[in-house]
Amino acid sequence: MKILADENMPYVQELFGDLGTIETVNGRELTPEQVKDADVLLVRSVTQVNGSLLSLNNQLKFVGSATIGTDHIDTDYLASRDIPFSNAPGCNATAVGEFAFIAMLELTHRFGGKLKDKTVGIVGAGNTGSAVAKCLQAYGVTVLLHDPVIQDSDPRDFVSLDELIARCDVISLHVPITKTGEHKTWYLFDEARLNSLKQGTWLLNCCRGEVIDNRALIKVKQERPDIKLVLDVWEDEPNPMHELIPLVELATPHIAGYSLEGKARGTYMLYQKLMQVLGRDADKSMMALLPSLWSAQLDIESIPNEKSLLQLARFIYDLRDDDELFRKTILDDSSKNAQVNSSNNNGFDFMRKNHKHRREFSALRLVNTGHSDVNWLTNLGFSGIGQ
Ligand SMILES: NC(=O)C1=CN([C@@H]2O[C@H](COP(=O)(O)OP(=O)(O)OC[C@H]3O[C@@H](n4cnc5c(N)ncnc54)[C@H](O)[C@@H]3O)[C@@H](O)[C@H]2O)C=CC1
Ligand SMILES: O=C(O)C(=O)[C@H](O)COP(=O)(O)O
Repeated sequence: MKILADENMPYVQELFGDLGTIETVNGRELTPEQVKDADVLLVRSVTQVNGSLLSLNNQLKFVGSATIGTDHIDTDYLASRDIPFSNAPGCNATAVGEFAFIAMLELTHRFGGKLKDKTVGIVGAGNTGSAVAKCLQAYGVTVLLHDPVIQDSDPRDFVSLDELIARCDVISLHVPITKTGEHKTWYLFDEARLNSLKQGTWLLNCCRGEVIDNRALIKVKQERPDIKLVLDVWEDEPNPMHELIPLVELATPHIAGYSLEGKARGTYMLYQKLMQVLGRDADKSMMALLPSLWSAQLDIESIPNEKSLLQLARFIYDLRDDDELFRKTILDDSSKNAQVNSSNNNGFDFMRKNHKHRREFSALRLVNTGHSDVNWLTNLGFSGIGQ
């Protein structure tokens, strides 16, 4: 069996190695010729899987995408050819939740005030939106949800988008990209909606770049510096508008979901699905794939203030490093950068390819050595305390 896998999908050899021959490819540049004799195709969000890509292949038995989003997959086409498909719903939701939470702590530290005193609005209350809400609620932050698609069948309370915008200090976007339908999300935040943000709003986008009209965002942000931005996703990736980057407080190259756990979960979910399709047992363990943390345990006495919480979060993942590297990689027009670009054509993808350092809160075991209540850190995602 020939398994064709994106070169940026970790743990493919460990999980699929004994099923056949593995060939790794640059997913953004994949051609019909390369796919021609594949039995299994494993992709990430950068590969458009459609009739054109599969036009020369008559033997494909499975297509898997180690992602939450499926906007790059022509699922109708796969169904028309009876090719089983699976994505990895929720695989990196915890990573996105923790990313957005840490970004909010970073902004509070930079601009003053307390995150705990803010009201945060989540647009899209599925896996990633709920993961952000879980972190915020563990810390005691007020959260409002907007999700017209599930509001009638979900027991949680929901508000309209207008109410969310009017009441929230922080807005975090977690919708799939959809171009049609009553609840389409393409340019959900257009110029008019961006202008309706209340004074001093923080807007985070960790879902798909096109949920915000990026050209309009440049215009609005130039007129309204009170708005603060966290952008992990951009229109026209891997080529974000350069004028937008300096206007953004925290800027990263679509890596909100890039924890080692999230990536491992994505590949592992595809392994489970393929084994099911093949009628075989999935007997490998996902946890065995992950390296240990350089410090597996931390003694903690108290979290006296928000700065301490940020320091604890930074111990796991320092978002400022990715922001700094992103600006350098994308904006520096130096010869150093030309070298980076030539090795992978694009600095955005180069940074994504080499993003291998981040863990989730759960990788760190905390031990409560004091008398204050720090048990809520377990609800935030850390291991150990209260167990
Ligand atoms: N930056 C990154 O690294 C990552 C980005 N993503 C993106 O985030 C998206 C969301 O992921 P999940 O939360 O796991 O998906 P999900 O499917 O679990 O949740 C999405 C939610 O959005 C809601 N929704 C749809 N249209 C809406 C609208 N117009 N207004 C408000 N809510 C609406 C749906 O009802 C659903 O509850 C993915 O489709 C993907 O594009 C996902 C993972 C990582
Ligand atoms: O899961 C999704 O949806 C995402 O956006 C992924 O985190 C994107 O990662 P890649 O598949 O592009 O590596």
